[in-house]
Amino acid sequence: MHRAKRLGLTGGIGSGKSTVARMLAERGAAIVDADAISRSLTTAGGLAMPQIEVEFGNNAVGADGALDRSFMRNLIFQEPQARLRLEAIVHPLISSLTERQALQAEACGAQLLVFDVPLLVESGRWRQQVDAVVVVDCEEETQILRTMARSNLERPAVTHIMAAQASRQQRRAAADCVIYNDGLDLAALRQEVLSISAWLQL
Ligand SMILES: CC(C)(COP(=O)(O)OP(=O)(O)OC[C@H]1O[C@@H](n2cnc3c(N)ncnc32)[C@H](O)[C@@H]1O)[C@@H](O)C(=O)NCCC(=O)NCCS
Ligand SMILES: Nc1ncnc2c1ncn2[C@@H]1O[C@H](COP(=O)(O)OP(=O)(O)OP(=O)(O)O)[C@@H](O)[C@H]1O
Repeated sequence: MHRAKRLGLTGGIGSGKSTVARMLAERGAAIVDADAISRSLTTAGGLAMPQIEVEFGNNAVGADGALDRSFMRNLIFQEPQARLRLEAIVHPLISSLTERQALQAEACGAQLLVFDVPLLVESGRWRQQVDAVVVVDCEEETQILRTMARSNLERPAVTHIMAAQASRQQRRAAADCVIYNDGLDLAALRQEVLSISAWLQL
């Protein structure tokens, strides 16, 4: 079987990485979305739910059987160690499911696989699994405003999440290519994505 080119795509919360991923998909890339996989693991009946209930008790599980996300967000806010305990359950499952999706896309003939991974730089093991890393970068204030506009999070909750993520500098240091997604509209962003599509031979 042929091996597709593997691209890691990352960026801080609100940077615009999922928007860039969608634009790469329009050019024919297959997207493996780690956030979507993470969410599927924590829906009712999700693969991570039995372990989460054992680790955090049934307060972590909503009436519908899915992870109670605001309970977990608040717990992590109060007890930073809880984030590590949650990650220890969820991240190994994300690893195996992303690899499974990648192999399926390859079997279907994908030439370029894009791994959309919020924590690519933070969890060091990703770097060896991809051929190149694209970082979507923008000013921190833009990250905050975008995230507040599209979720019900207040500024302190957004800055708290940002503090748990790599810095812009750490992310850029890991990048083969940086897309600076600030002060440009979606049409201009699409032009940027077109220019990296050429670099990627898409
Ligand atoms: C804590 C949880 C329940 C909060 O859920 P919520 O619906 O509020 O946020 P959501 O999942 O949409 O994440 C929003 C953004 O927060 C950031 N984020 C999420 N988890 C983390 C984390 N562990 N560390 C740092 N940033 C994170 C990412 O930028 C992500 O895109 C949820 O984020 C979670 O289950 N996190 C653990 C799994 C994980 O590490 N996911 C991110 C990488 S795939
Ligand atoms: N250049 C832009 N112009 C206008 N809106 C933008 C631009 N880039 C991103 N956005 C908007 O900002 C919001 C955040 O973008 P997106 O969901 O792609 O970010 P993300 O990095 O994937 O975030 P998260 O880590 O939270 O999942 C979305 O509502 C998106 O439409």
